[in-house]
Amino acid sequence: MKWIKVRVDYFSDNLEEAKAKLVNMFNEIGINQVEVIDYFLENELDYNANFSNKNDVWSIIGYIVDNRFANTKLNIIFNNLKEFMENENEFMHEIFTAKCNDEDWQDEWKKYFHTVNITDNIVIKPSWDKYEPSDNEIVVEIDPGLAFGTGTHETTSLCVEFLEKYAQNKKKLLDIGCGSGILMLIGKKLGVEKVVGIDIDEKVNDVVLENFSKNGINDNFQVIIGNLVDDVSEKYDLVVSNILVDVLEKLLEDIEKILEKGATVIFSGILNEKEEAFVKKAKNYNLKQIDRREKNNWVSLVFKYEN
Ligand SMILES: C[S@@+](CC[C@H](N)C(=O)[O-])C[C@H]1O[C@@H](n2cnc3c(N)ncnc32)[C@H](O)[C@@H]1O
Repeated sequence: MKWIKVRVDYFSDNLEEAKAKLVNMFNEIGINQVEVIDYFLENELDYNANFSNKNDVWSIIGYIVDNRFANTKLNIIFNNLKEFMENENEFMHEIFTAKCNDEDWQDEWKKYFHTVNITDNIVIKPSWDKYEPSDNEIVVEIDPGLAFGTGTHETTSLCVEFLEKYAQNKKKLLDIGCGSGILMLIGKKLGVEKVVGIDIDEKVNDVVLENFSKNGINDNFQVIIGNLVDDVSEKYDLVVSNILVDVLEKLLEDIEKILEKGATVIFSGILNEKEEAFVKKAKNYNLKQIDRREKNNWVSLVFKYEN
């Protein structure tokens, strides 16, 4: 497959906020996996930007499939960047594009994804890294392929923290928007009996199967390709969903049909300015907020189903 590599180098007075906006911008055109580099790769591509202090420049890289939709997606990126420039005086950027193929994409990705300790006890490891775990550590081996979910994104790591806190004694986990299957795997390794993942993206099926096989788990899991909970008939005592807030709000409208009484529901992917409206809407569906964490403007919320 052919790809267009899009690299945005940026500088802003508020780098964290700018990073969240740019990640969101890529996510909204379906690019779920981006690399954020907090140093400047001067030699990677021709570069002649006018930033005063190159050390402050960050880069964000995403890959667009080079098909007939590519130009539309690029135009959305250009327009968004123009808007950020107009609305925020201090936001400066340069954008670079380059054509590449599958192998380049996969090799590039390997440069940025290494073993990470998401919590004191949970470690995520790509297959190409070596790691000796200590006694209590749970190691999850993940190769994301083209699906989202390496654990390094704030929205995922917040889910991991909450799974560690709330998965004890749970029987069935549903991960809505499962991507690489990372949260399903962690749920399983934390002792949940059965885990089910749903994703609208068909390529997720193979990625999840491969990741479960790499971790030596062969039963009590299932992947459903579909939209939100449209194709789910069972009820769950633990649900996690890390998707953009507009999609989560749609999910709320149907969520009660898949919740057991007293179920724990973890939502992630909520930018903090959207949190209040989301919590208000969740109340209409008998969800009572019991926990909250935030990293770099991304909020994760935990609810108890009270009906
Ligand atoms: C941010 S990723 C989360 C992946 C993984 N669960 C994690 O936390 O790292 C969101 C995932 O939701 C999927 N998704 C987006 N809209 C969806 C929908 N309407 N129904 C099901 N899955 C959806 C995307 O394809 C993507 O894999």
